[in-house]
Amino acid sequence: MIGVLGGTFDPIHSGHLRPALDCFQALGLEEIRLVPLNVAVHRAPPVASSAQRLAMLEAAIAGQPGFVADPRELERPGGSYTYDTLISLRAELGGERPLCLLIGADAFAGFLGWHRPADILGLAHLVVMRRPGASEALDPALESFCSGRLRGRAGDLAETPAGRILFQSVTQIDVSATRVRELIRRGLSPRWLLPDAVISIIAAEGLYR
Ligand SMILES: Nc1ncnc2c1ncn2[C@@H]1O[C@H](COP(=O)(O)OP(=O)(O)OP(=O)(O)O)[C@@H](O)[C@H]1O
Ligand SMILES: O=C(O)c1ccc[n+]([C@@H]2O[C@H](COP(=O)([O-])O)[C@@H](O)[C@H]2O)c1
Repeated sequence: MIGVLGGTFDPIHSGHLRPALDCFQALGLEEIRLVPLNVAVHRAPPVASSAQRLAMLEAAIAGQPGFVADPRELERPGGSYTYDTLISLRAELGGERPLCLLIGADAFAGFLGWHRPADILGLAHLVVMRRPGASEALDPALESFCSGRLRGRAGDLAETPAGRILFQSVTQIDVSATRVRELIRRGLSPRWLLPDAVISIIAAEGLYR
């Protein structure tokens, strides 16, 4: 099984990395593709450039077996829709290998507002990572979308290429990229909320001041 974690990664931080590693290990993934978005379709544009966010991502995962920075959204013009990314991954990987789209609980709460959510489930499983501050209650529409698709064990995802939803417990790390940017803007250290190698790039590029 291959994992896919999309994000703005402005910057990548421990709240992305440790939960991704938890999923990697708990689900027995062969690899995790970390996919920085190019043009956000749902939020303000990132502060750091695509090249800077990719460089920070590559520095963060350097030396971690199975973690792969995947620049396909950065190479695709227009809005970075996850549906298009999964179509492109399927063209590369074929239709049979199970794909697991990792998504934080806060992002999952808005999932039915995404472009072609049901078709996304036709291309991948969804692995919802609990996140501090994100409610675990689902609204009725999301609850009904989940019914019939929910599974309790990682092994259930390996049986089929796509279409199932798993809530995965991960290390709860109360950090967001917004908080990291805010600390730096105020002249405070973000140390230990994200890798030192990423902090070095932020300092060298004068980001987020
Ligand atoms: N601390 C965290 N724990 C679990 N999941 C997280 C955490 N931080 C981010 N994620 C998830 O990682 C993905 C990418 O997140 P993103 O790059 O937007 O980071 P962010 O910290 O939420 O950014 P921002 O504060 O700029 O909105 C999303 O699915 C998000 O829910
Ligand atoms: O495809 C969509 O319609 C869509 C809508 C909202 C978010 N996403 C993706 O969800 C991922 C997490 O988004 P974010 O804002 O938490 O960085 C990122 O890869 C986005 O491109 C995708």
